[in-house]
Amino acid sequence: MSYQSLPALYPVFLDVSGLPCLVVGGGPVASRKVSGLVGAGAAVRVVSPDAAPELAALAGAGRVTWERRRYAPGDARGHALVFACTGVPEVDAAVAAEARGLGLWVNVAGAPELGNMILPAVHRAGSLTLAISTGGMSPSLARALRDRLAAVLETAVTELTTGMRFALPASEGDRCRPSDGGAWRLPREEEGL
Ligand SMILES: C[C@@]1(CC(=O)O)c2cc3[nH]c(cc4nc(cc5[nH]c(cc(n2)[C@H]1CCC(=O)O)[C@@](C)(CC(=O)O)[C@@H]5CCC(=O)O)C(CC(=O)O)=C4CCC(=O)O)c(CCC(=O)O)c3CC(=O)O
Ligand SMILES: NC(=O)C1=CN([C@@H]2O[C@H](COP(=O)(O)OP(=O)(O)OC[C@H]3O[C@@H](n4cnc5c(N)ncnc54)[C@H](O)[C@@H]3O)[C@@H](O)[C@H]2O)C=CC1
Repeated sequence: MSYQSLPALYPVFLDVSGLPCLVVGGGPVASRKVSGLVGAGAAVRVVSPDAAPELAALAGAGRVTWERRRYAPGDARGHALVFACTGVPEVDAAVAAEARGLGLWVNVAGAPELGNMILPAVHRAGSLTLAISTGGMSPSLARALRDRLAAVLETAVTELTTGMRFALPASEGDRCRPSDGGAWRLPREEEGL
């Protein structure tokens, strides 16, 4: 594991709509990154000799550009975000070096210390987004926590968006705000995470 080399990371939510993004590799991991990017409206270009079924389907539907070949130096130029997902150490390292040399943000799925961004486990519920990172220490823990918290949030958000049956006037600090600007807090049951 390479987590020991990751410094403290700064969390941020990006607007990637229309943003040129490069994904090198076409396996299941690349496919997951591509799905997330496409879901957020990014302009995704994939460079890989082959593609996982879900990724091939996105390419077939014209939702991503797929160049069916190996990575070549120069590919990163013109992109804002770069994802190295080949699992081939020398290829991922070359992609990362090129991207970092160009001052770009780069994620290296199999060797995060080579890049300068990592992805959290994500859950969306309307305009609420839950994103959890363990700083690279345990991706499967991030995923498990996401799943656990997502179940709690589904209940809370449903209550908040359907009449706020359980929402109480704020008394111990604001936890959320309804559209009229008033302050609400969740009941204690919902806080028992
Ligand atoms: C550093 C990071 C870099 C990055 O990819 O950004 C990274 C790296 C690595 N992941 C590895 C393994 C697995 N990762 C997953 C799943 C996910 N991994 C994700 C993120 C991250 N993974 C970033 C840190 C996140 C954090 O800060 O916690 C999630 C949350 C989001 C996403 O991928 O989009 C996504 C949940 C998707 C979802 O369900 O939504 C599973 C499957 C599972 O558990 O379902 C396994 C196999 C089980 C296991 O080993 O745990 C390995 C070892 C590889 C090997 O051994 O070959 C490395 C390399 C290393 O650690 O060196
Ligand atoms: N971040 C995460 O969530 C996880 C990361 N990983 C790591 O992610 C990496 C990729 O995992 P998988 O998708 O399962 O691997 P995979 O082996 O299924 O896919 C690799 C892809 O890269 C392509 N590829 C190989 N050489 C290439 C080159 N020179 N140029 C362009 N494309 C090339 C292959 O054709 C294939 O499409 C591995 O390092 C793995 O350890 C693994 C599990 C989860």
